[in-house]
Amino acid sequence: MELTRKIVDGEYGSVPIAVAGVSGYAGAELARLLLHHPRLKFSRPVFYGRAGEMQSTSLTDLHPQLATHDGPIDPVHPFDWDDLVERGTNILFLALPHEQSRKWAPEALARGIRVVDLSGAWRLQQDDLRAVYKLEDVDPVLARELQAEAIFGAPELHRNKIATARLVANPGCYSTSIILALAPLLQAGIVDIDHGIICDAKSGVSGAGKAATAKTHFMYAADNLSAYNVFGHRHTGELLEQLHLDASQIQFTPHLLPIPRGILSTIYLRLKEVTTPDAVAVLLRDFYKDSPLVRIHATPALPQIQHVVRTNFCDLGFELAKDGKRLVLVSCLDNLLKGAAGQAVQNMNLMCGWPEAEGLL
Ligand SMILES: NC(=O)C1=CN([C@@H]2O[C@H](COP(=O)(O)OP(=O)(O)OC[C@H]3O[C@@H](n4cnc5c(N)ncnc54)[C@H](OP(=O)(O)O)[C@@H]3O)[C@@H](O)[C@H]2O)C=CC1
Ligand SMILES: CC(=O)N[C@@H](CCC(=O)OP(=O)(O)O)C(=O)O
Repeated sequence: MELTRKIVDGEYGSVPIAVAGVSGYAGAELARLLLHHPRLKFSRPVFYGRAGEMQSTSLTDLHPQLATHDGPIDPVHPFDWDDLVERGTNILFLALPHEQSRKWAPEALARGIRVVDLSGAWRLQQDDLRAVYKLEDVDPVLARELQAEAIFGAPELHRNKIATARLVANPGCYSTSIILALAPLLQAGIVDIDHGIICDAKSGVSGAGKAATAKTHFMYAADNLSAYNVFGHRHTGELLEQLHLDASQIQFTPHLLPIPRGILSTIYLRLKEVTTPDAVAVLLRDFYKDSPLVRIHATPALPQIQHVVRTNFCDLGFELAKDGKRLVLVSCLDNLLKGAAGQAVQNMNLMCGWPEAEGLL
């Protein structure tokens, strides 16, 4: 009886959810999270692969790690708008290359389907910052309107706007780790911005997606640590827009770590006034008191990649120098989860009016 009530009331959801790009790394994590999501118990998400390139296949053929002992084997359908519409799709996750998301998000919205886009296609409002993606719009006027409407999908900063958004631009993995560390301090106005902020970030190889490149080739990535895109990484734009900084005030340098997944960002800054570790801790804790997926370490304990891999958390920690002014923040997350699929599901929860961490803890 109780169960029937919950189904009828929609507590267990009859929200038709679809994923495009399920054959990729982020798509695999999305599938895993959605299949285990308590609110989607009775309305399984629908998974799509690339039309024309694939024969109908199954999720467990693509990702054997998702197999269960006796569970059903979900089909993976060739992508088809008519099929999405017929199924009454409400929310579509796009786990695709940026160019493809830029094309498909308008198509989905035109069909009344809300979008959570995992790519960088819709994250940046400023044209000069977005130019790094070299995106070409089929309908530039419509794209401009949708761009203005798109909400940057950082739930800890924009949860109210995400709840009613039609187009959510899920943040980049590096940017998530850095924005979550810096936003509380910058919003409190205690950072001496004139001294500059340095963000030294390191990512596991899955951050680059499944396509093999020279950079991710085993012979290059293994037993190695290398910096790249020192002044030109596309996540810099997200830092500038979300943290309200200009390029002279923040330096972000990404590095490739020879591990499969995880990001660690070490952030160096100066405070305007002498302060205490307790005051910094109170500020961080207060900022994230209603954010179940951000964990604050008690200083001087610092987050480590091992603590967050395969979780949906972003862990934050810091140490303050004896002078009370030089602060080093450390931020850690799993690039495929809090940096991509986990955050995307967190956004879906908000868009559906469900608790933000449902299915993610
Ligand atoms: N990896 C990460 O840590 C993060 C990734 N992201 C973003 O999420 C998105 C997905 O990333 P990720 O899973 O790593 O990438 P992958 O390269 O692992 O997967 C890409 C997916 O897109 C599909 N695809 C590629 N080209 C097309 C096309 N022209 N039409 C339709 N489908 C296509 C691929 O299908 P097929 O198998 O047929 O090639 C595959 O399913 C990207 O935009 C990425 O920038 C965001 C944050 C972190
Ligand atoms: C290790 C690695 O290569 N990481 C990727 C960032 C991944 C990410 O966040 O994806 P978006 O492309 O969606 O921003 C890079 O530096 O390009």
